[in-house]
Amino acid sequence: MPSLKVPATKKTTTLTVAVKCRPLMRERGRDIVRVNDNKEVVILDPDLSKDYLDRIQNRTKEKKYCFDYAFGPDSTNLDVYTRSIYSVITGVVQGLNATVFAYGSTGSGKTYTMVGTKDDPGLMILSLHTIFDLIRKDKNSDDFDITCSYLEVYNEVIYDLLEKSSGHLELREDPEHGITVAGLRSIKVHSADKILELLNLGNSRRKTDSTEANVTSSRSHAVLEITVKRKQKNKYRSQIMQGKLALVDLAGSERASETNSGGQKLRDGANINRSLLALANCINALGKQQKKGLAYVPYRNSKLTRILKDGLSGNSQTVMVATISLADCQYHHTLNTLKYADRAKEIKTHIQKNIGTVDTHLSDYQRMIDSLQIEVCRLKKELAEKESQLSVKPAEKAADDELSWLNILSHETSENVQERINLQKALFELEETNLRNRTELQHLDDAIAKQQAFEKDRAAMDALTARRQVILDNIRDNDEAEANYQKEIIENEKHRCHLQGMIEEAISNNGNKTYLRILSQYRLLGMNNTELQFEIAMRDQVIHNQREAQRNLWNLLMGLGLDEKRIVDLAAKQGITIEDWTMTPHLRVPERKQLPDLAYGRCSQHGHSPSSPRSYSKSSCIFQHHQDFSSGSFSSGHWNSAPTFCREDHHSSYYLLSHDHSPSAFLTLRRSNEHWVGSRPSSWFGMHVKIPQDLRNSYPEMKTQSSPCGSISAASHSADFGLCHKDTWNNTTRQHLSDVGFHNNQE
Ligand SMILES: Nc1ncnc2c1ncn2[C@@H]1O[C@H](COP(=O)(O)OP(=O)(O)OP(=O)(O)O)[C@@H](O)[C@H]1O
Repeated sequence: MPSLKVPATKKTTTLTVAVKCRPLMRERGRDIVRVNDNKEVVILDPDLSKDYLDRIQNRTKEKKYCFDYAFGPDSTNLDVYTRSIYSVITGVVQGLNATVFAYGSTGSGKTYTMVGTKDDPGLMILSLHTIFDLIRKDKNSDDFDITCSYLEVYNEVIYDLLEKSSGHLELREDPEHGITVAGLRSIKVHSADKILELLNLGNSRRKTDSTEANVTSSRSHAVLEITVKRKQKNKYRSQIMQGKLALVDLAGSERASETNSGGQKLRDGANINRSLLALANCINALGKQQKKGLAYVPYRNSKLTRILKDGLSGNSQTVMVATISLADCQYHHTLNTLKYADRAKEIKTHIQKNIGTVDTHLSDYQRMIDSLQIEVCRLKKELAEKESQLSVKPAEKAADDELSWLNILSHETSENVQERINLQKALFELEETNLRNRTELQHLDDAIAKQQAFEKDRAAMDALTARRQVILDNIRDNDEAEANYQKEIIENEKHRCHLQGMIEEAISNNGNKTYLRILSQYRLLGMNNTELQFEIAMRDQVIHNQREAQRNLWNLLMGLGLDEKRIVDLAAKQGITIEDWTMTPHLRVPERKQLPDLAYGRCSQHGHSPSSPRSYSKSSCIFQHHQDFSSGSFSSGHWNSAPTFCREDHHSSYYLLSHDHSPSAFLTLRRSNEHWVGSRPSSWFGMHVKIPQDLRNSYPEMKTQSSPCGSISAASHSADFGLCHKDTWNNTTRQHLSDVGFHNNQE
């Protein structure tokens, strides 16, 4: 069931106050109450001894009040109900809250008014009949849900009158639902008779006692609450309304002296009076509030006032039925009741229909429906697409499937190539580092050997040994990392072979479209590979030249034992600027104590005077690329026997993809006499490019197309596509390679 929320529109109303006079019964005395025009109540001075003078001087105790309704002793409960209550009860069925309570002194007829008798049913019974009559009328259009609870407050303790042996119940203050009684039973009812049955049952459990003033005096305050939930049937935007009716029969107020009670009765009376006094105070405060503005309302002074809080000032249309006796002996009680009733007329409440969050809920449902409709549309569209796909001609479908398969294959191939490039780059860096390490290790070994043989300097020996250990550790770590890279490259190559196999299978099985797509993809990858290989070649050549320069310089220095200035001059003649003068001990020239350790120097393009002081810094060795060191006169001696010993290993890794034993490899780069780059017979670098025969068979145009790239046979390199279509880059590269000392044999 959705929760109910109060709508925004409020209507402020005042308490309806009706005064009902009970006929004289067993009391002795005279009738001092007059009801005029069903509104005015006059209570005569009970003292008959007042003379004329007292009356003209207004010293009489006669009082006159005007109320919404006033009922004389001959009026029945039905009269009261019809005129003052009925309209309020109808509101309950329309989602309004209502409170009807009887207020008066003990024996004044409260219970008689609220419950009544068989012949004169009370307001509770009449209200229930009205509710069920109204429900019956609207049963076809609306669904109703009626529940009922009945409680009593006795000695400031709440009991459930619908439970055989109710425990003490507690009040809860809920921000949404207001004051509620925790654990109070709420019974679903389908007829007025059922509620009357429950009412009788509850009344039989109610605490009553015989007092001097009333034989069956109610010792507790009783609250019957009926909740009516109403929902419109079969309507798209149905409303849910909830009305609540509280029918309250208060305990009798009495004075201990009058009731002649003691013990438990006295304590009951004290509590009853306390709660009634609290109610009276609330009525007083609420009455004042309307006249003088805000005032503190002591609801919390008793359970009764807390329960009646809503009825007194909240969302409720409230009727107070003040019951009075006609008897002169009840003058003070009657006057007291009339005073409070008069004050209660000022109390304002704010009534609002409890229209359920039906709108909110409906809007939720609406949103759900909207989103479901969108989903339905989407699914319909998807279904239509699928259906149209099914109706596509088998040949077209096959072509589409093929294209999508090729896209996946193309993507995977591209990833494979990218991975391989990354691995090769990483491996290259690693090997370059290890190359330096190994060179230094060799220097160190030489220096240590020299120390052991000639100098025997203990400190220098220790320093050399420690450094050697560091280098060895580095080499070992790098070797491990290198092995891992190698493994990854092998895996990458396996995957590439697998992809290649798929491509070849596709070529043999499929038509022209597939063939062309594969071909273009294939060539694109070849182009990427060529770029990579050239980049590697350039870097390798730079390194090679650096090593050559170092070798030559060391030979020069070792052969001549020149001083610093002389070395600089000689180096300058070779186009070299020496900037880092860190020497290894075995190379120390006695008179200078320092020599350049060029093994660790860095080389770059030389662009200024070798003798310039500015170039004499301790950071780098600069050389000119155009200088062909290998042609110098210092190539003899032991440095020539110190080869770039890891050179072949070095190449083997980043040329791994070109290994000969891969039959499916389409790009092969390996040492060969057919190298087109590198002019020296002893060149370590060569690049032979060939295309596997099976692949060439698959690509007819490769056999026939002549390469515009001159000496590079189109049929010899699957990457010729790249070479041919990257002229600008290629020319620049070749120029650069030429600059660094390599020349195409055939150029
Ligand atoms: N209008 C009436 N016509 C006939 N008898 C009435 C009427 N009103 C009250 N009585 C009788 O007066 C007596 C006291 O009435 P009732 O018990 O209703 O008073 P009460 O205000 O509820 O008293 P208490 O506060 O002690 O419970 C009862 O016997 C009741 O039958």
